[in-house]
Amino acid sequence: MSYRYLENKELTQAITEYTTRLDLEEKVLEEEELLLQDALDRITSRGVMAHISAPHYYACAMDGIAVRSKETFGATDTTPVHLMLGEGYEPVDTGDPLPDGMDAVVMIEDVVYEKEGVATLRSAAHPWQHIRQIGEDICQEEMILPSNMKITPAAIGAMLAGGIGKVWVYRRPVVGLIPTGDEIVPPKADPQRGEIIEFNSSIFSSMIRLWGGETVVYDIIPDDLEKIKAGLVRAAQECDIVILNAGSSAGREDFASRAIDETGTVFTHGLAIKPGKPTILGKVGDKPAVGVPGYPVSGIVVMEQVVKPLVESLLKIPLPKANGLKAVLSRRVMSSLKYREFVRMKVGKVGSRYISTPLDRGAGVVTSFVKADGLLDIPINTEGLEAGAEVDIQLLRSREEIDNTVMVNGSHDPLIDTAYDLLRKKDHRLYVSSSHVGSMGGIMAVKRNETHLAGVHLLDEATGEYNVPFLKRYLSDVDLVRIHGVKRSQGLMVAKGNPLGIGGLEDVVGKELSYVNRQKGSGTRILLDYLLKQKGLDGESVYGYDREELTHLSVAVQIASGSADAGLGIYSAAKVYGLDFIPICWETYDFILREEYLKDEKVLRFLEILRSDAFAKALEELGGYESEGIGTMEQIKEETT
Ligand SMILES: Nc1nc2c(c(=O)[nH]1)N[C@H]1C(S)=C(S)[C@@H](COP(=O)(O)OP(=O)(O)OC[C@H]3O[C@@H](n4cnc5c(N)ncnc54)[C@H](O)[C@@H]3O)O[C@H]1N2
Ligand code: MOO
Repeated sequence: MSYRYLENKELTQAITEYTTRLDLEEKVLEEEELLLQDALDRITSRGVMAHISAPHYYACAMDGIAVRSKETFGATDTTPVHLMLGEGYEPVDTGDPLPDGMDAVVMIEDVVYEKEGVATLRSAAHPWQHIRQIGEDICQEEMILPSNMKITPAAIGAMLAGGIGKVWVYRRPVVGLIPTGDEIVPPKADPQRGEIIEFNSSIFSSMIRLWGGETVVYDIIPDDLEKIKAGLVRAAQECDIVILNAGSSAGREDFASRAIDETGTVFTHGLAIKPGKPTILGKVGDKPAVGVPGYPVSGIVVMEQVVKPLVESLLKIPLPKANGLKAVLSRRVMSSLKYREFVRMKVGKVGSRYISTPLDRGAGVVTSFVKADGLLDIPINTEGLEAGAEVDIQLLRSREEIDNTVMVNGSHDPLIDTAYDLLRKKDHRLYVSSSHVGSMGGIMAVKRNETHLAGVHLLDEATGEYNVPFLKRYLSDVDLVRIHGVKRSQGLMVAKGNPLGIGGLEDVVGKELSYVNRQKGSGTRILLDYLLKQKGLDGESVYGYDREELTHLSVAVQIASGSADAGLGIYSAAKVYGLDFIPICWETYDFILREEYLKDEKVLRFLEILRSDAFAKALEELGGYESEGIGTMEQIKEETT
């Protein structure tokens, strides 16, 4: 198939046109009658009227005695009234029917029994005091819920109180999900090269269920036009909305648009949003058929922006919108003029400010949605937003969770994840958000007050000392505390069994051997440059010097998969992938923080974890660490001369 240019239709306009064309607002799903206990979160299709009043009898509202109010008139401290059991009063408890002839209840606290069977009152009772009137809650035939309302827990109770056991609701909208692609296989633990595990339908069907819909997930269809068309026709007969997943763009086997076109109508192919550009809006029969891009991140955005409004129209209720939060951008976020962009963001509260940082923008990086705290919606015709700008973030987590998050920026080490796991076990209110921005990135984040803690391991070439010279150089204007961390073993990670017989750094230079490096500003990169220089070597002569990865684990995975032969990193990362490790040196990995955060409870909890026996044990299991003295604090002050 030849390349076809896609449209670039503005999102809101596209949705409005689409729902109008489909006449979805007019479409009403069939009703079903459910027992109330099965009706939570369902949508009423008829108004619900009470069958009986609630309460349906005069009910005592307090524990005490029921009396005739007029017999208590004139009662005071000096002229108490005495009432006889059975004649003048009846003992009652809350919820009891009001005994015949009585018209008030006196609370037990206000009754004195001077003799058994004689109740003395020192103040008068008002007529109808402490009595729940018939219909106080709801009167017979009064409306408990109108049509098109979500059934809440309280509404279930109110309906039961109103004598109702069953309720008429709309059936749930059914969304059919059709995964497609020759490379797509059902979930399994050992996919072969070229096989991609099918997980989009699980994401999408979970989203639909959260919105109140049902789903039918069809078998994966290969890239075969006729089979996709047959799948579409079947799903359009069986479901209210059809999602055709993947094959939406311009590839040789991207049949989604053609399949919808040949079984129905394509209204729009291509939206001015990123991710999600190649979305297809069409119909098959009289059912909406949406071509959702195959990349999971694009898929989630399209489900949220395009499919959710369709489900809403069928549900007949608006679904909750994300809460907004004003935050300051920690770095510049570029955007394309042509598209409205949805960027996954991390958000944390440092001091009194909310700080937000963009996450990986790759459309295939589904974990970015796992890590994301919110979304930044950048309008079309915007080049980007500058660092320091105040922006509105649509939250994906609660503000409370964000307020309870310890921010750890800086150099990556798996020990941060380990500490996080232990912290979650110890205190379920607290979270950790770690950004791998390298040691220098961490120092700068502390300087700009954009993180609580930073992990650093920076070797000062002049003195051979770790961290402190850098802290004095860059953070002399900050009241800074160094938390002693670990010594960790740095060395060359190489394939299991070291098939190339690599002996040390000399061997990665000038040989037919492929190296994988860390990003600029990372301590490991600085260490490599230092070690090369010591040996009179330079990066130019290392094949792969410019190939950068952000973490030790991602360096290790490149070596384990055979696309690189060697990379500098820590022992624990090599161990995870069963790689051989040629130790080169021990380095110091510390945490730093502004002194003010030693008053912050959540930061203190994190530091407690670092000092715990459980953490020491976990480090031993990871391997390659020495943790003596971990967690001890030292104030870093600029020496005055
Ligand atoms: N030459 C061009 N190439 C691409 C363009 C373009 O305009 N010109 N657009 C890119 C954009 S933007 C997107 S988004 C994707 C859309 O991809 P498709 O909808 O055509 O989907 P595929 O190419 O079949 O798959 C993309 C990707 O997603 C994986 N995938 C697919 N289905 C599933 C599933 N059910 N579960 C998990 N992962 C899935 C698939 O294996 C691919 O890796 O196209 C760009 N290309
Ligand atoms: O539109 Mo694609 O979804 O940008 O990655």
